[in-house]
Amino acid sequence: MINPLAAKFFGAAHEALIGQKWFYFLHERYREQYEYLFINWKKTPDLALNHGPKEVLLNRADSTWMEADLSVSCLPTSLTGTSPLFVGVLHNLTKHKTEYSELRRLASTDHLTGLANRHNLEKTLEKSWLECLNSDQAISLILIDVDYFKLFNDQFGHVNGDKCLQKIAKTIEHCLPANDSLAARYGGEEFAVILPRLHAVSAEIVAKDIQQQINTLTFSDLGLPADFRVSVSQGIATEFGGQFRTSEALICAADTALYRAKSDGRNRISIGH
Ligand SMILES: Nc1nc2c(ncn2[C@@H]2O[C@H](COP(=O)(O)OP(=O)(O)OP(=O)(O)O)[C@@H](O)[C@H]2O)c(=O)[nH]1
Repeated sequence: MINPLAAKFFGAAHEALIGQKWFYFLHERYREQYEYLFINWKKTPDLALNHGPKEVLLNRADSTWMEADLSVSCLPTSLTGTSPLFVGVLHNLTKHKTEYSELRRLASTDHLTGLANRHNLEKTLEKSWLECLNSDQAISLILIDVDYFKLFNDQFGHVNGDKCLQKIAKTIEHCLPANDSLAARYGGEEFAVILPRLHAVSAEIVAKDIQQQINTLTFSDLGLPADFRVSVSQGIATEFGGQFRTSEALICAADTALYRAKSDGRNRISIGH
């Protein structure tokens, strides 16, 4: 038996489903598990079968997939007599999954720039840190701070300031050298770039590219003078061979280097040791 709503889940007419084995509509990743569930139950039919709810993927008749929660249980023999009857309950998870992944995206993204937020940065750095250390590879971190940004806000307003940060964020993102590099907004007008597998020399090349791209950004689209330019100061720190004990220590070293780049005159790159 199948009710009309469940038939809709399978994407087929009620009549077309009667007589078919329901678990053939499961993604192969789950199918065996349910076949075994019944094989095992047949060996010990006196034990009540109560399974789930568990997440499954339904292969619908129109070849689309549906994510669902599935519970399977055996009706009491007092109701069914000698021929066993099972009830499978499906709960469509599509909407929840979409909302959940959107919430996950929002929780890890900086709203203004679309880059990773600080929480995401710290989580990713910890993961990349462990991966690089375990495979005897270097890992570099660049901290980037916009120069004289208070002045920018004072001169051109906070709204333009926001748009400037968006432009800078996009520029930094374009300079990322690999898929596992990450650009993040570290704080107000401060950004960070994680560069797994990169030594200081390569990280400096990335930083120089960022510097050059930002130095050539124009802001006439925001109504600012055609020759107006911005710059950033950058601090680089690299872990290779046990120099730093933790990823926090790497951040501190990049921050110290950034501070030096600022005090040396700004629009500079400084490498921490
Ligand atoms: N528009 C805008 N401004 C921000 C945002 N976050 C931080 N700021 C501004 O960034 C400015 C940072 O100023 P400071 O820390 O004094 O640094 P600075 O003026 O850039 O000077 P240096 O870093 O020393 O070159 C402050 O005016 C903050 O208000 C933001 O999201 N939007």
